[in-house]
Parts: sequence; C-alpha cells; structure tokens
Amino acid sequence: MSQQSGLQMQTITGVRGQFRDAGHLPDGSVPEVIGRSWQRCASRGLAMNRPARQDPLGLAALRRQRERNHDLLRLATPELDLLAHAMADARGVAILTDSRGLILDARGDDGFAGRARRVFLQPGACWSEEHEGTNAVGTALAEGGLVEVDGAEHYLDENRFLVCTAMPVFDPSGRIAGLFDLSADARRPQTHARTLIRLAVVNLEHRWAMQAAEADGADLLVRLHSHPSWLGTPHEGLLAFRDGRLTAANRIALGLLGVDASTIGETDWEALFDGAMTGEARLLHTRAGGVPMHLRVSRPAPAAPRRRPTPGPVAEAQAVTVRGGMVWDSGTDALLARAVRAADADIPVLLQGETGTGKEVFVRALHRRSSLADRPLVAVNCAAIPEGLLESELFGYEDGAFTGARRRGSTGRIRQAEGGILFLDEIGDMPLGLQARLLRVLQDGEVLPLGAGKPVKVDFRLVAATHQDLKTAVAEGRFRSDLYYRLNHLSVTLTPLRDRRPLDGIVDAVFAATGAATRAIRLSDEARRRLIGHGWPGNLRELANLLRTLVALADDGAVIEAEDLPEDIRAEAKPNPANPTNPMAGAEAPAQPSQASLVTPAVSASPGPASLRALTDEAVFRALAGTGGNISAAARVLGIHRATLHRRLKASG
Ligand SMILES: Nc1ncnc2c1ncn2[C@@H]1O[C@H](COP(=O)(O)OP(=O)(O)OP(=O)(O)O)[C@@H](O)[C@H]1O
Repeated sequence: MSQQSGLQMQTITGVRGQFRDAGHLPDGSVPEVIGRSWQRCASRGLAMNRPARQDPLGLAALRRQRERNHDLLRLATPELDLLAHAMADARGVAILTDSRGLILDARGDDGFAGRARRVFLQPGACWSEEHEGTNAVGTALAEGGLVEVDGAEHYLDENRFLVCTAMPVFDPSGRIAGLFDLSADARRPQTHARTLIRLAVVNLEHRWAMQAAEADGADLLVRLHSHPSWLGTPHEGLLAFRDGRLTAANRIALGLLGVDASTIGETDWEALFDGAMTGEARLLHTRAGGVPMHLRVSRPAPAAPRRRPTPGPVAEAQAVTVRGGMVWDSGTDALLARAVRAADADIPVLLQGETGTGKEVFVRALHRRSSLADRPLVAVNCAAIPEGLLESELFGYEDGAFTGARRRGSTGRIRQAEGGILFLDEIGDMPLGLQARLLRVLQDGEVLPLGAGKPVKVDFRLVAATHQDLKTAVAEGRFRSDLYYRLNHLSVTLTPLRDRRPLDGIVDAVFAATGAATRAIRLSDEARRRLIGHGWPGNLRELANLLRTLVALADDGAVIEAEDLPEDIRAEAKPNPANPTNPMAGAEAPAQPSQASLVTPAVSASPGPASLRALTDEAVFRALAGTGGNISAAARVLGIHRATLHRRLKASG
C-alpha cells in the first residue's frame, strides 16, 4: 500500500471536487481503475457525501451466510490467521468476504476494528461498490483482480480514513468465491499489503485446486509452468482431468494456457496441448499461443494413509482435535471449557504459562466460545507498550490532556472493551503505579481518563495473562498482592508442550494443520521421532513455526527427513517421547528459538533460481506474518539483513 503524501492528498481532494461538481476527471489524475470505479458509482447516482448506511446482518443471518461459504472459510483459515496476525501489529484488520463483498470474518487490531465499525467495515456488512462506492473490496470484485484504494480515492467521503488492498479468490471452477482484504488507517504506511495478499491468494487457490482434484476423483493431475523450476511450488499452474476432460484449474494455469474459466468442464486435453497425454514430465506446446510449457503429470495424491496407532490408550490417541487451524489436546480443551464458564459468569481469569504455550490463542478461543463472542475483545500487551504510553493507552485522555495529545482525546482501551473482554497480556510487566490505577477500576467499575474531571462507568470482563510467576513477583514486591488476588479468581496454567499428552498426537495434528496432506508432503518416521523427542523450549510457537516453514519450503510429494530439521533438534542424542532429561526443559526460552536454522532447507532443497524465488516468497510471507509484519524481526527469522528484505519486498510488491 502506498501512503498518500500531503501534496497527492491535496491534488486528489481537488480532483474529487471537480468530479463531484462537474463530473469531470482529468486524464491521469487518479489511477485508471479508480477512475472507472468512480464513473460506475456516479452512474448509479451515488453521492460522495452520502453518510455510512448499512444494515449489517444479525448473528443468525451471518451464521447462515458463513455456512453457505463453508468451503471458503475452512480453506482460507490458515491464510486469514496469518494475515490477521500481520495486521494486528500493523494496526489494521484482515478481512474475508464472500463473492458479493459480504464480510464473513474480520480480524486484527481491536482498536482499528472499533473505528472500522463506525463505517460498518465489520462482519455482516456488504462492501460491494453498490453499497460503499469505490473501495478495495467492491472494486476488486468488479475488476476481478488486485486493487488498492488509498485514502481519498475512496468514493464516499466517510471512507477516506482507510487504506485498503483486496484481491479476489477464485475457486477451482474459475468462479470468484470470495476475497481477502487488508484495511488500515490511511495515515499509517502499509508497505507490504500487496505482497502479503498476493501470496495468501496464490497459496489458497493452489491448495483449493489440489483438494478439488482429489474430491472430484480426478484421474490425472497436471502441474505446468513455462519454467520447470516453478513446478512443485504454489506458483505453478494446476489442471485436473477426469476421463480426459478438464475438471478443475487454478488461475495461474488458466493464465499460462491463455484460456478463460469457461473452458473448465467443457474442454479436453487435445484442445489444450499440442501433444499426447503420456509420460510423467514433458515439454508441450499450448494450443493457444503455442507457448512451450513444462508439464509434470501424476495421479492425484490419494488421501494420506492413516498412521498405525501408536502404543498407549486409544482414548489418549484420539484426544487431539484441530479447530480453526489450532490444535487442542483434551487437557487444554478442558481448561478452555472452564475458562469459558468463568468468563460467562463474569469471573476474572488469570492465565499463566511459559512463552509460546498459546496463551493468546487460548484467549481468542475463549472469546469466540463465550457468550460475548459478538462483543469486543480488546487485547493490550503491557510489555510491548512503552511505560510512558501505557497509562493513556489503557485509561484514555480528555481533549488536550497533555502536550502532544491528539486534539480529540482518546477513549482508551478499557472503555473500548465495554460489554466485552479486556485481555491484559504480560500483566506481570505492568508498572506498580498503573497496577494501583487498574485495581481502582476493577473495584469501582469506573475509569478516570487523564485530564478528566469525572469518572466514566465501565463494564467489561477481564482476562489477564503472564509468562511470569506472579506469586514470586508478589513476594519480591514487583506485583501488588491486592491486584493479584483480584485477578486470580480462576487461575489457568497452560502446560508446556514437552509435558502435554499425547505429544505424538499433537505433533501429528500441528503437521496436519499446515495442509501438508493436500500437497502429499510427509514426515519420515525418523524426523517425526526427533520432533516428539525434542524439548520444545519455545513450546507450540516453536513447533508450529518449524512445521509451517518446513512444509512451505518442501516440494509437493516430498518426505521431510531428519536431516531437514534444525541442528538443535537433529543433534539431540536420544529421541525419547517424554524427553524428561532434555537440558532445555524448564529453561527460559530464547525469544525466537531455532529460527535462524529454519531457513536452511529453503536453500538446500531449492531446485533452481526461479523456484528459489517462489520459495523465498513463501518463506518471506510466513516470516512477515509470523512476526506481525515487523520487517526487522522477519529479517532476523530469515537470517538476512533488513535492507535485503526491503529490497525483496519491493521487487515482488
Ligand atoms: N493451540 C495451538 N495450536 C497450534 N498452534 C498454536 C496453538 N497455540 C499457539 N500456537 C502457535 O504458537 C504461536 C504463539 O502462540 P501465543 O501467542 O498464543 O503464545 P503465548 O503463550 O501468548 O506466547 P507469549 O507468552 O510469548 O506471548 C501462535 O502464533 C501459533 O503459531
């Protein structure tokens, strides 16, 4: 996304005026795609100054729409999770809509989500051009491709505070099935939205085409590209045939063949290729355009074989479930059920656990399952906000409360959580002075914004989390005992990964949640044993990051071997499922364990320069998403200099 400079802003404001008053749009004054959209809006009689007007669906109706788009929602979850993670830090939201622009899911920064709701950028609202004029969602659907709408390029005056990038998702029959959108405040630079969204769409469409080939009983799967080293990456073309007839394709394949979606279900091999359907790897010419294409032909991967049950009680082996891409062992599931009951009964929940055990994931699941699912969840990481800012961030301030305050004051995060859940992460890091103020809010049910004369009533449920041992912090005088007792009504401690059971089931489920099976990627028995025997000082974060990266970097059909694992996991002498002697067990985890070594397979396994580019894109996407879009952190994860990463993003953005 580009951020409009002050000058551009003035110019476009002038252009808006001319267009509104005289219907005149000077050549080159706005991007062509924006100009076309403004013309469409004007011809529908839409006025630029029309106030936000929407009638978002209620919960039951929205649920029905979500059920109707069940395949899209299920398949898009991993990408939406990653995009939401990136947007949480970029202070924006990631959105998934249906094919008409109805918002099915919106996640990311809660503060921005609150502002977005004021213009109905929220689940249940429809952002087609008919409803909202020029906007990334509606305009990308109208144009059928990636569209960015920045600030005053929005048609309605009210939407000018937004900068949005959107791209439609095509299903394997070539129809628009939905769309990803990244929206944020137009004043914040969002430099990598285009790259993130493109990679998300390419990944999703590739996975969808693979699944469709399997589900439709295709007897032939064809991967194609003009350059052979792109084969086996999400950037390859995919075609599925049954009895010689084309039954599914991804958008890349249609583009490479120079045909449109109407050929799916209608055309056969001979109409597409200038050569017979024989052999496994071939170079054939396309009928349309005669371009030479490298093909890899295979039978679609059969459903992944079930593992033989591992020793141990059957009930344990079944006690791992995957929901929304997250993995729940029955022990943690039972803790979640208790925490939901407590939150529903307005009992504060205190969540403790080592770093990476999934505390934040737990709280988001708690919110979704609780009776407050349609109310706000406002998350504040007390360790991430500088001490001097935390007070105003939490409690808000009145107009002109202090120098530098935004003119119109700020409600503060506590009041934003009104009617919902306030999640105070890393509460052990809250300075003592603020602990006293927070205690007062909890006791009195009212908050006094900075510079305000009188307090404001508040009503919210509290969930607090920390990786510190709060009892010790109290004993050492770093945490107020009265606040500790106030928070600690229901205390939930998330078990470190090394002590969770069944650990083999968790490793298998986290691996399955990466979507490995749809690309026929397997773990060798030795690699799996090593993973089960590792001490996992970084807990679920370390396991999930490692498996996602290994799968992203592997070729389709590959077997991930023990040699592909990072040095510290490979080097562990005696794999042992319970791993009680692991020297790292119980130690404070490093901030980003093993991550420098994660990228090794990307380089060593890459088959060629073009393919390396695709794999790098994938690794960059994962690293950015995994670090909330933070360039420096992503560069560290990838083991490259941040300037190199900037350059790479510019090149692909
Ligand atoms: N139940 C789960 N299933 C699969 N992956 C998970 C699960 N919980 C956590 N993860 C992975 O671990 C990462 C970190 O989770 P989360 O941020 O919730 O941990 P945390 O305990 O809050 O960590 P910290 O204390 O460092 O803030 C997630 O982004 C996800 O990749």
